[in-house]
Amino acid sequence: MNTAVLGANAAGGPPPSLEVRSLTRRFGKLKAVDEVSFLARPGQVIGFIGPNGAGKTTTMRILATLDTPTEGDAFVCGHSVIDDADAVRDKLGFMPDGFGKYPNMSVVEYLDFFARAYGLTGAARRDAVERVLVFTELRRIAHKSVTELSKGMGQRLGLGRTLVHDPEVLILDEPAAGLDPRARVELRELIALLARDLNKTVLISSHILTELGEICDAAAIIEAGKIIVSGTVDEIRAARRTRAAEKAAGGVGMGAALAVRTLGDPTAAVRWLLEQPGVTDASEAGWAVGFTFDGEDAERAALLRNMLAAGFEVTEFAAETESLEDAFMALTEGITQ
Ligand SMILES: Nc1ncnc2c1ncn2[C@@H]1O[C@H](COP(=O)(O)OP(=O)(O)OP(=O)(O)O)[C@@H](O)[C@H]1O
Repeated sequence: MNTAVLGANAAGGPPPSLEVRSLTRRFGKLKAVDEVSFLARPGQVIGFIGPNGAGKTTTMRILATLDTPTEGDAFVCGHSVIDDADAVRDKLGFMPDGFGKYPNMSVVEYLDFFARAYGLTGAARRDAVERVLVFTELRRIAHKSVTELSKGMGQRLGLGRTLVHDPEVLILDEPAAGLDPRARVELRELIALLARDLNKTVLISSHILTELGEICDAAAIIEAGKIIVSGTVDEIRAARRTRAAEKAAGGVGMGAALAVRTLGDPTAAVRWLLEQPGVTDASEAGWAVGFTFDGEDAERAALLRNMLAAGFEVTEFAAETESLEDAFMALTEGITQ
C-alpha cells in the first residue's frame, strides 16, 4: 500500500487551520488510527474518505476534543487538541454522525440552547441564532418541533447547531448519509457557501466517494487507520497519473493524460502513439485512445500535427479529465470497498 502526503500539503498557501500530525489511537490491540497526518487551509473543503471502520469517526472525535490520542497531536487554528482543548472548542464546530434531538423543543429553542451552551448571552445570542436560521433557511420553520423535521431539515439543524459560535473549522461526520438527492445537493451548496464565501475549513467524512467528489477541493483517503493519500484533488489526480506513467515506463516518467479519437481502427492509433517521443503509454479507453504524454504545449501541438500528417482522421484530441473517484480507485487499486 502506498502512503503519500502530497506536496502542497507541506508548503504554500495560507497557514493550515487544521493539522493532524502523526495521530494514533489504540483501543487495546487495535490501532483504529495509525499515524494519520493531513492538513487543510481556510476556505478548503477536505473529504475524509474511507470505508466503515477505517478510523474516520475516531479521528474526528479527537479533533473535537471528545477523545484523546494515544500518540501524536492535532491543531485547530494552531491550538493543540491535547494542550489547549478549550481554545480548540472555540474555533471548531462538530456535527457528529447521528445527533440528539430533544422532544418538546422547537428549531429556534434548539439553536438557542446550543448558543447558551457556548456561553452567548443577550443580543449576541439572539443575533447568533438569527444568523444561523437565515443561513440554513430554517427561519420559516423556526417554530416547528425538532422531532417533526424531515431528514434533510434535521441535517440542516445539525449543521446550524455547529455554527452558532461561528467557528472557523467545521468537522462533519457523514452529514449526507440517508439524504435524498435534493437534500444532498442543498447540503452541498451550504457547505460550499461556508468554505468559499465565509472562508471556513470543512472536514467532511463519507464512505461514499461520489458524495464528496463534487464538493471537495482536497481529500484524505484512509484505510484501516492509515492515510493512503492526501492532498488537493489536483494533486491526487497528478499522483495517480505519475504512478500510471511510472508503471508504464518501468519506473520513470511523468506526463499528462490525453485522449484522442480517430475514425477507423483505434489499434493503429495506439501503435503509432507508442512510437512517438514523450508518449509513455497508450491504450484503447472506451470511445477514445487514452495516452500519457510528457511534453509542453508546443510539443503537444506537434504531436497532433504529426498524427494528422500520418493520415489519422482525428475527430477529438483532449486532456482526459479524471474524476476524484477514478483517481481514488486507481490509487487504492481496489483495497477499499
Ligand atoms: N470506543 C471504542 N472501543 C473499541 N474499539 C473502537 C472504539 N471506537 C472505535 N473502535 C474501533 O475502531 C475502528 C475505527 O472505527 P471508526 O468509528 O473510527 O471508523 P469509521 O471510519 O468512522 O467507520 P464508520 O464509517 O463505520 O463510522 C473500528 O474497528 C471500530 O470498531
